Order: sequence, then C-alpha cells, then structure tokens
Amino acid sequence: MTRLYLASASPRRADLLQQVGVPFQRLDYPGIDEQVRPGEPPQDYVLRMAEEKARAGWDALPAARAAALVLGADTTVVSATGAILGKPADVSEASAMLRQLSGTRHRVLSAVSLCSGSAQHSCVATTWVQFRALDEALIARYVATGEPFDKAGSYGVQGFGALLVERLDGNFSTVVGLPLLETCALLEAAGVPAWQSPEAL
Ligand SMILES: Cc1cn([C@H]2C[C@H](O)[C@@H](COP(=O)(O)OP(=O)(O)OP(=O)(O)O)O2)c(=O)[nH]c1=O
Repeated sequence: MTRLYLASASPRRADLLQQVGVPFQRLDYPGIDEQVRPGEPPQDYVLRMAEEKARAGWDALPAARAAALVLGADTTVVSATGAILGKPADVSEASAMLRQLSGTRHRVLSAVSLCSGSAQHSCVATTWVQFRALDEALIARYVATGEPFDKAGSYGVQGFGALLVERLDGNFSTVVGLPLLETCALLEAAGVPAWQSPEAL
C-alpha cells in the first residue's frame, strides 16, 4: 500500500487533506532556503518552493521508502503590483503588507508537489482575492490579533481575516494553503484516492 507523507508544518494543510479523506502522516524535514531569486517570477518561485519541500521531505524519509510519496506545498500572495508577499517578520512588515493589499484585487498562488523519489509531479493554482479598503485603525487591530504572523500576505481568510475580504475568485483551499482539486488530481494519478473510509485515515 502506498504511504503518503505530508512534508509540512502547516496545520491548515493537514486539516485540508483530512477534510477530503486522504490518509497521510506528517513528516519533519530540515527547512529549505525560502529566498526569492533576483527577477524570479512568482509562479516559478512558488513552484520551486513546493518542489524543494517535497524533495527535502523525501530525503528525510527513513530508509524503507518503498511505495512512499511525499507531498510538499507553498503559498504566496502576489500584490497588484506584482510583489511577492511571504510571511511577515514583525508588526511593521505585517502592517505594510496589509496597507499594500488594502482595496486591491490580488492573487494567491499555491503550488503542490508530489515526489516518489525518481518521479516528481507538481502544479500551481491561483485564486484572486478582492480586499476591502483598510484604514490604519483596522490594520492595527487586525495585526494585534497575532493572526498575520504565520501567513503569507499577513492574513488568514479562514480566520479573523475573513472580515478583510470582499470577494474570492477561485478555490478557497488555494488561499488557505493547499489547492484541493489539483492536489487530489496528483494523488489520484499516483494511486491515492480521496474520500477514503474513516478506518483508513
Ligand atoms: C493567504 C493565506 C495564507 N495562509 C497560510 C498558508 C501557509 O501555511 C502560509 C504560507 O506559508 P508557506 O511557506 O507556504 O507554508 P508554511 O511555512 O506555513 O508551512 P510548510 O512550509 O511547513 O508547509 O500562509 C493561510 O493560512 N490563510 C490565508 O488566507
């Protein structure tokens, strides 16, 4: 039987996989360098990150790897001007990102990569997000909740950040960190179907 490992520390990614009935184990792996290369387009960056995470996860597997699959993912927010917005380092960076996103329609890119050692298949999904206009008081109150700090673009649409968003155009799961349609298509092709019975999970 194929064993799926999720190379991710994100609780959201684990919740999403669980939601659609895919059995997996969490896998700890050494972090990767998440620096954007000079001139690297957002689409290339997010795909490269997902692929490096899946590969690093594969390299961290115990020796008995027969029929193992490792899933890695990455999410990044791209501002209306094309800037890549990752996770903020501090309050001032979080506030600056939210100021940049205020009143704009921006993209959230999520890439996913499935590694079986010799083969690796990956894809990127996009969802457009329209933010309402945010004033300084609202930005300060939202940052003070602490929610922005482990999230690309400094917001979580699944949490308090729902009140910052007017409209989504694309799949919700893509914004939360794991594009479920694309992920499950990759998994199905590798012999791991969704909607498995609770005993398999
Ligand atoms: C925009 C947005 C991002 N996010 C999260 C998803 C990702 O967890 C995070 C982006 O950081 P990532 O670097 O993609 O992932 P991570 O560091 O959380 O986890 P790992 O690399 O171990 O898999 O932002 C939300 O939860 N909600 C949102 O609305």
